[in-house]
Amino acid sequence: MTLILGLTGSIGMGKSTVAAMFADEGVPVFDADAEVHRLQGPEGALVAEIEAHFPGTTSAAGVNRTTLAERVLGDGDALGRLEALIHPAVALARAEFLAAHEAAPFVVLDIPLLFEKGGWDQVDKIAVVSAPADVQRVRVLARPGMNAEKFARILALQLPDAEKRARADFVIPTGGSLGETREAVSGIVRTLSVPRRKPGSST
Ligand SMILES: CC(C)(COP(=O)(O)OP(=O)(O)OC[C@H]1O[C@@H](n2cnc3c(N)ncnc32)[C@H](O)[C@@H]1O)[C@@H](O)C(=O)NCCC(=O)NCCS
Ligand SMILES: Nc1ncnc2c1ncn2[C@@H]1O[C@H](COP(=O)(O)OP(=O)(O)OP(=O)(O)O)[C@@H](O)[C@H]1O
Repeated sequence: MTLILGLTGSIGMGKSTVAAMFADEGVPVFDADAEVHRLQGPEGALVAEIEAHFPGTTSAAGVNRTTLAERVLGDGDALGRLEALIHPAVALARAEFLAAHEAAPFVVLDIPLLFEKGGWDQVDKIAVVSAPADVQRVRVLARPGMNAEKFARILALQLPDAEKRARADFVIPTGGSLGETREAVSGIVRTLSVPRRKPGSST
């Protein structure tokens, strides 16, 4: 039986960096955000539908995420319509990933909105990446196209870091060195790599 580890955390906490560390250890990783980028990229499967709902947000290069973000991040109804287009397609890709890795002892699902949109009940264990709020802020504000207002809007859409930590099976610290974070990832890999017995089996 494959154990499913859900990896989540708030904006800029280091999910993508930590997901890459799990992949480096040979663990299959499903990256929900990468799937969204594929669906929204050049010739992406959802570009036409997004253009129909949000005219002027796409081009031959796919979705212009900066423009789309301006339309949806302050408008709950619009964001809900975008999520209704995207989340079912991501769920399908995730199911295909799980079917393709049935034989692995454990896999990682990198799901940014695990707590906010549901999904915690589809994983066996949860790892939350977490850094102090001031470190998170500096990291996020250094990103191109980011500003204090956009950051505040995104934070308001996400469960506070302290609540995520309280609900986690593992907290992966990302406020210190990359080496420390890698150590924490290796420890989780060692803990979870033990093959699980099927319920009721005696071997
Ligand atoms: C709103 C969009 C266009 C903004 O794109 P942009 O490149 O500017 O930002 P990016 O994707 O890196 O997101 C920045 C932060 O916002 C968070 N975020 C994105 N969408 C949402 C959402 N629906 N609710 C809460 N937080 C969100 C991300 O987890 C991340 O922490 C894009 O995130 C999007 O299409 N979102 C809808 C799909 C979705 O829910 N994706 C996240 C889970 S897979
Ligand atoms: N110990 C650490 N662990 C993880 N990331 C770190 C650490 N130290 C510094 N960083 C840096 O912090 C940044 C974290 O960004 P990353 O894209 O991984 O976050 P994210 O949680 O995936 O963001 P988002 O939710 O916005 O997609 C990277 O630039 C990374 O190099």
